Amino acid sequence: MTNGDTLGRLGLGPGKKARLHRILYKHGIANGTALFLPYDQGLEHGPRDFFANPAAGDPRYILKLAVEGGFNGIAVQIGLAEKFFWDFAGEVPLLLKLNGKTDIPPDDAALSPLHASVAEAVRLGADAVGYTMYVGTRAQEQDFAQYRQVREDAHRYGMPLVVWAYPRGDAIEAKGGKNSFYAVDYAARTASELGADVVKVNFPRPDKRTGVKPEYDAEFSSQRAVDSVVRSANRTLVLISGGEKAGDGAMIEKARESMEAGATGLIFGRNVWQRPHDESMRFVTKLREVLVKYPR
Ligand SMILES: O=C(CO)COP(=O)(O)O
Repeated sequence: MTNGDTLGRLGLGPGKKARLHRILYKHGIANGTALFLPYDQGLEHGPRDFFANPAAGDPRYILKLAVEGGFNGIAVQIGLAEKFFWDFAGEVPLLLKLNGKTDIPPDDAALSPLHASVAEAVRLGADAVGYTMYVGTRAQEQDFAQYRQVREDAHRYGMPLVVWAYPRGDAIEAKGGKNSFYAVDYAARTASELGADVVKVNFPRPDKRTGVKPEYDAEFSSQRAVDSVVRSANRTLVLISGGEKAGDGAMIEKARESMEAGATGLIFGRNVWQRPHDESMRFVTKLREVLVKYPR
């Protein structure tokens, strides 16, 4: 499978195109879709996320899982990338998260500070960098300024930029909440407007309170919601995240609706590794069976 026109129409420089090509067409199912394994929850939520499967607290266990499961990439922070990626370099693409924070302080002025640079990502052999942007908080202006430097560096180094676009804060809560259609749709559009190559969003709830086109109001399904989000992102590729552990049936349906709507892929963490190893692998096989039906 080649990249056909898919990457050609995204307006990428050669470095970004080569790296995205490696992620999308040389790993995983290699059909232009992507299944990423995120592993920054130890910072973002703390060790409680490993209680369900203590083995998952060990970065080597997760990296092995990423290789065995044929993931298109693993997303980690600098500390784990420095100490653990070496043994797996070349076997699974590295998506280096450049910023991150704990969930201890309240969300309203959330800002995720930088801990790593695009230059470090190059040194580590990363194929992409990740930036968490909080859309709608009181610190948004500072966030955008910090992001701008990352975007410029990513452009200079030819490094694909994946934005975790997270609506947060009291103003978002007043308009339906962080997973409402309004919030997710606006966050996807924001990442696209600000030059992200890929945007990662939560699966939108078909919330009718704000931002929904009047003609959709009668029956606004989750399928329609995710479809609109993909269109709001236009030439920025969309990844849908997993969220808290849920039933396999619901997760597979979420995956199917996302891919049917035109998402490029999935970034599922807790639903993959908060369970014993064999169950994880079975679940990953089911996700791959969805992705294989949607070549990009
Ligand atoms: O991208 C993610 C975290 O960085 C998504 O992780 P979860 O699937 O565990 O919600």
